Amino acid sequence: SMAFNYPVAKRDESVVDDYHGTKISDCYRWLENPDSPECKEFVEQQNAITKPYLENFNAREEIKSRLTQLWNFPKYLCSSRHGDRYYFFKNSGLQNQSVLYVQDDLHGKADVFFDPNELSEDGTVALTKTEFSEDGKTMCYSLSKSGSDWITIHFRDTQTGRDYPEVLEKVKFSSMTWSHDNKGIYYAMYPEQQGKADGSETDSNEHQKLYYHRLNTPQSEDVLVVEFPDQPRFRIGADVSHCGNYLIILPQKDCKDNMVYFAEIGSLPDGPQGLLPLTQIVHKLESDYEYVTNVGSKCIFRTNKDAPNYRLVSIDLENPSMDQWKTLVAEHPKDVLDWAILSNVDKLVVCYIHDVKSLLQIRDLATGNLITQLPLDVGTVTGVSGHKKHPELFFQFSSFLTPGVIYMCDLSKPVIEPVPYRVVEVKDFNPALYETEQVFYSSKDGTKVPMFIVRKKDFKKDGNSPCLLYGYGGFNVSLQPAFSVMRLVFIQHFNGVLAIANIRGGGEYGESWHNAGRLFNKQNGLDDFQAAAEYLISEGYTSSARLAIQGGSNGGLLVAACINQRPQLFGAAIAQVGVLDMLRFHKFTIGFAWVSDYGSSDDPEHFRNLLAISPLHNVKVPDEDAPRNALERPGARQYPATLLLTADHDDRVVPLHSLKFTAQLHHTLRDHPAQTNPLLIRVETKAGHGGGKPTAKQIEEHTDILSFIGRSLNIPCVF
Ligand SMILES: O=C(NCC(=O)N1CCC[C@H]1C(=O)O)OCc1ccccc1
Repeated sequence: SMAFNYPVAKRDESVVDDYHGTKISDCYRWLENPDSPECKEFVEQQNAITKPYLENFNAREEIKSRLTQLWNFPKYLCSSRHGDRYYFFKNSGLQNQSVLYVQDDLHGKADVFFDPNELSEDGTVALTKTEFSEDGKTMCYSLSKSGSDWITIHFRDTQTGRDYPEVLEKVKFSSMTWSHDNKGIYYAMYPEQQGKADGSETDSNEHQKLYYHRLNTPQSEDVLVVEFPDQPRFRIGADVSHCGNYLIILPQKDCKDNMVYFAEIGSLPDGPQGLLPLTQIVHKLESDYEYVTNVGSKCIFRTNKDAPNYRLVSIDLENPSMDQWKTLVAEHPKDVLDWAILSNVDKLVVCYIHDVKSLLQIRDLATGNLITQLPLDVGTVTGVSGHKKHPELFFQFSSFLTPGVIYMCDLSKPVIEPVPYRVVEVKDFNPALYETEQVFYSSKDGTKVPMFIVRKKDFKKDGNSPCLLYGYGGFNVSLQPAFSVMRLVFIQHFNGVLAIANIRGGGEYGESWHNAGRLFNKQNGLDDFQAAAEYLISEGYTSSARLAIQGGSNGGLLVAACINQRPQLFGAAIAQVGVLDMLRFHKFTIGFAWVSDYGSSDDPEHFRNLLAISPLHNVKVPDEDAPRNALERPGARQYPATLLLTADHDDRVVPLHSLKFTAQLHHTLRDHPAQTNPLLIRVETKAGHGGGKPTAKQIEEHTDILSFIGRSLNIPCVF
């Protein structure tokens, strides 16, 4: 394989931090300023090495055309009813952004209502959220540019299709919830944001406040309604209740636990004129609470308070003390209550996760009693849409081999049966040739961990198959079955095996699974992922030389930490938009919100835990004399072929993580004679953390990732 002449990045030895008495040098600190000429040059030099490596793969063009062909099927989201019309998103196949259509009836003609593709040539302007007024006459919507978390809020008249004049700025991580007089919305703003705010800056997002905006007025007249001046890190979620009488306020400080306040807004004839008087009903940050619906003053929340698998609880806003709370749907001993929505006046639609697969139930709002469980294949409910006043319920079902099928039920019928409403065919793809299985493998401490494995039916466990092992393991996120074109190309044309490991830190088994993989338990998730690799190798699905591991964001941390800990266990590693500097992540944009999973180096105990795991701080030449593990790659020890990916407008996980880690890898391994595997980084422009990425950029990125795997593992691709 080609030798790599990695650019020599300056090491500024003068930068040394003192963490509770421990000195830690950070000689790539200069890479934390994306606007510096030297940082820009570093990025250019890296891309100049990576681009040719990815482009000079013999099967690249076939991979790209096959991805494009397989991608080109119509994608729908669930329809929803607003006013007397129905709206739905549809992507005809290769459009950069999905288009919003409107129709008078569900089987009639649909017209384009909003086409975000008109907003930019390259599709980098995304429509990220829409919220309709109660009367359906106005749609509030948000736009994001180049994948940034920053959005602008706009208002469109649904009769004329024309926008109101105002544009709301400085908005991020915000609800958009209408008052029921259709006169305006509650939303959250960062009023004290200094300097540029386009997603390429790294400044911390603090002092978010809740405002009320009146339609057809300038943002400068918006009314400050809720603030927590002594909590600059609070993000303030808000929901106007289904009856319109209450504003439910859900402040959270990080990514776990929130409190609950409410304000009476139904009695404000002209809407809020200033700060709202708040009644606090949850006083401690110790559990999650999500507003589901309310009947008069009885408010229903989905919570893990005294219920790690979550339950539905009813709180009387007029008598909110905890000893008066009523359980409406009790916690299930094993299954996780994933979400619940009100539909058709008195029905609750409740979705559970049962061994990582979705279960869908209709329950009675008054009693919580089960009415029926809807028939579902093995897979995931990836979308739902119901209306509090109307009987139509839509839900979308997906799995590894099924693209989103949308079903419709009429909840007013005595017998509720889902009928297919949108069934999409993927051309040139025969799901019958593939098979999905779920295994439960043992981790290092004996914990049983679920894993999905997808492969061709005629697959042989001879250890020769390439394998793509994907993981996340954090933030209560559950990796349920999903339809992925890129993964199907890997399985079909690399003769590959896809494995999804549901490691600890996720939400697959509720709060206890999340707790078992975060803070001082973070290493459990890494152990689970390494055990997944060992399972796949020892069972003959693959070998370490043909095993590629992949993860994004927190999953990028997972991948980078695993190649530091077990460099010889994997053939290739793909770490996308990873959190890689665990001592400094909390200083940038929304990073401080992740302390609920990671802890902060400001605390001495957490500092020690983070230093032990932090990818940036644990790069070392593999120890040739360490005891051999029979499952590892033969030959002299080296890091696997590694590809890091980031983007210039990623303001969720700022690019500096990947830039610094790349420099550290090169510094440590450039002179290691056995290091012949490439250590590369791909820095994308006009792109962010991933949300809203146009189809063209997604296909380009997946082409690069598959080409990287194919080339670095020397896989014979078959087309
Ligand atoms: O930071 C997160 N979420 C966690 C996140 O994005 N993480 C956590 C670690 C890195 C990255 C990831 O894994 O995608 O979201 C910010 C937010 C948005 C809206 C309301 C509240 C909070």
